[in-house]
Amino acid sequence: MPDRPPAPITCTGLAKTHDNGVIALEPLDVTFAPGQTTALVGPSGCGKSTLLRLVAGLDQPSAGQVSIAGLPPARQAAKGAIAMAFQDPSLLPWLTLRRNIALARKLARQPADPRLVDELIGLVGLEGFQETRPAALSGGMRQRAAIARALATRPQVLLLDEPFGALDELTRRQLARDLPPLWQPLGTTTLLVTHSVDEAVLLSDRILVLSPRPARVVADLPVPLPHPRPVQVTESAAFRRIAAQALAALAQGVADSPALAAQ
Ligand SMILES: Nc1ncnc2c1ncn2[C@@H]1O[C@H](COP(=O)(O)OP(=O)(O)OP(=O)(O)O)[C@@H](O)[C@H]1O
Repeated sequence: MPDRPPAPITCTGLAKTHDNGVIALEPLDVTFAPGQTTALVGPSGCGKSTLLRLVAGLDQPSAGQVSIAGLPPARQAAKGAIAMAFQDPSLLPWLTLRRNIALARKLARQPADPRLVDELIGLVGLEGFQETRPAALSGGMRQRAAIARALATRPQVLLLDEPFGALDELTRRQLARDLPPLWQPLGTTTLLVTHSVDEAVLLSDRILVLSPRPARVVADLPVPLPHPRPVQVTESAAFRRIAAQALAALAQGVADSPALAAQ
């Protein structure tokens, strides 16, 4: 599968106050290295999705900027360089799996590539379901289809917002094991929002732990575990140590939060 040059993401003084006055993000300076997967972990409502939407170019910052390989997100998005997958896979119910995935390329104004589409379907383990409509797929299969769709434009940037949130624990773990090998060879710079510390350690090369709203980085933890990571790795001492560090940082962020301390 051909790929595009890896793209670093740089956030400079990035801040967001929503129209209703809610400050979701304090000025944030962070760089996401090309080809790395970074997990964003933080309390509910702290601003993780807001950050993802700014990186996707779906929202405009109140201050500062996002640069993806030197260009603003909107320019990269227009080239199909950015793909997103959410908790709700939102496949079009009237289209077959194959056509749902092919549609991503059409929407990004990229030439049709049936071979790539079939290759992706195989990679996410959905071979034989090409002509099936979403209603006849299980939740885990739909989620895998959504990831295949996200990869169909061969994105340089992959943004995953709680992509496994609605799935049972076993399926989550299987996907956490099976999916990184799909995007790693593409050199995709991946940001993953998750509420699960174990999922963050299993999937990522780096974990940013965020404080309660407005989000600021309370810990920046490398995850130096080799890939692929079988599910048993969650029992290893190295894995548990990183998970414990992330949990402690989460708790510290909450304890230090002025808004919560005032309550
Ligand atoms: N479009 C919007 N208009 C106004 N306020 C918003 C908007 N989007 C988000 N917010 C507010 O900004 C804050 C951060 O929301 P955001 O969705 O980024 O948090 P999150 O960390 O992703 O939360 P969760 O983990 O629960 O999904 C919240 O207080 C939310 O209510």
